[in-house]
Amino acid sequence: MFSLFYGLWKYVFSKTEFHVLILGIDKAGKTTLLEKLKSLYSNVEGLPPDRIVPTVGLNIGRVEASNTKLVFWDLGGQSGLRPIWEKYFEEAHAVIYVIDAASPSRFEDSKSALEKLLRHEDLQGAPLLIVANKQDLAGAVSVDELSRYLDLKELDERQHMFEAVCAHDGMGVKEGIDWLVEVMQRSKRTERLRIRADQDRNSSSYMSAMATQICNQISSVFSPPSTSATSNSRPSALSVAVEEIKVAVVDRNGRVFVHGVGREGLMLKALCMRLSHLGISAHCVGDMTTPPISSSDLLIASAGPGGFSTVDAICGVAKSNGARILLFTAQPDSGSAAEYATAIGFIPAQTMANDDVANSGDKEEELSQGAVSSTRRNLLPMGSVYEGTMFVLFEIVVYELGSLLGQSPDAIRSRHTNLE
Ligand SMILES: Nc1nc2c(ncn2[C@@H]2O[C@H](COP(=O)(O)OP(=O)(O)OP(=O)(O)O)[C@@H](O)[C@H]2O)c(=O)[nH]1
Ligand SMILES: [Mg+2]
Repeated sequence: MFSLFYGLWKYVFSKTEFHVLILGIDKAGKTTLLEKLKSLYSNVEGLPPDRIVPTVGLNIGRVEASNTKLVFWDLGGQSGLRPIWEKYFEEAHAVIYVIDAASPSRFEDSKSALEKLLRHEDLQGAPLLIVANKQDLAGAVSVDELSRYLDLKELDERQHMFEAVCAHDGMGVKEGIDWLVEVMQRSKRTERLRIRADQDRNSSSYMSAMATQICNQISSVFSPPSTSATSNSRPSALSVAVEEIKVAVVDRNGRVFVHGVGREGLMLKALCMRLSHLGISAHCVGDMTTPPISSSDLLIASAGPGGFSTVDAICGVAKSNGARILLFTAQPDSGSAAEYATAIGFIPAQTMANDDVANSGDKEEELSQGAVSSTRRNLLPMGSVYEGTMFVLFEIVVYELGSLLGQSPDAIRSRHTNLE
């Protein structure tokens, strides 16, 4: 029974990500502590103290401690930056409040900033770890002295602990984090946040925020930065595709063949179906009924990352039979498939070739309401942006071709299969 319960407990918490805010007035040592946490709990070496500068935005650290994923948000403590803190309260599971124990002249400022956050309703029930930092310095007060000095009534109703810490050498850090993880796992606030996250996921605004992000990513592929030399020197994928298909079917009375692998292949199959709706003789390479390709025909192939052995081979056969080859790719200059192409449809999107997982997290982030955090995981990983772009691009191609070929909506609809 115990092992069943323990298994369930582990399952629930191995999936939970706790957000811990590191707050405190300027120069308390918050960022130094964050960097020490990274060194202690992950294989990323944190910045050494002499390279840490006062924080203006947000620093993020992700670590795993006691089988639990912890995300630390470290914010700047200068008085002008403190109003930003409350933006993060709602999503925080707990707070680490850092005080420079060796600077009694700043205790008053520290105390009033702490009092303010303890009164904030968005932080209700959040466990609080108060760090008496800089214990290595001669003038540092003990946790008892600090606790006496602070004398906060609000602390009575809140799970809290004082910990003597030296962020430079890590003294006291693990003890504080062990306590924090344990209380976060049992806290009612964690349960409330979990229920709210489930509700958010089920809400239409959450889905709409996700959909907007996906659409924005795809839309940005169509407007790459003007500094991009490759995209500036090439005609758009839309104009190339419309021209190639038009010339093949109208001027040469030829057919269109499509070929791609994986999800790129599925997008091309969708295009093939839409071309059939336009009255074009279109075929998917590999189908039992695919006719032989000839010099009046067009092969549309895709190799997002630049080349695939099967795509290269099919392009080679089409070329040796005199057909034109329109290749969609994100790597027009270096890919192996481009050698066979007679026209390139350049799609400047991320593919498997440049899905840089290592660099996709831990950037500065803004968590506005309804927005989905960009640093958690890539919403469109690997080749998803490329494939999503193909789908959208092909709808535009079909729309343009429909006008060019004088196809009415009724005529297009009449070609839809009735065998389904
Ligand atoms: N001696 C000693 N100095 C420390 C310790 N922790 C931090 N410091 C120093 O305190 C100064 C401020 O540290 P930061 O980590 O930048 O402080 P912060 O709270 O992030 O400051 P803001 O970003 O401005 O809010 C730096 O010079 C640190 O090296 C410590 O444990 N011992
Ligand atoms: Mg800082």
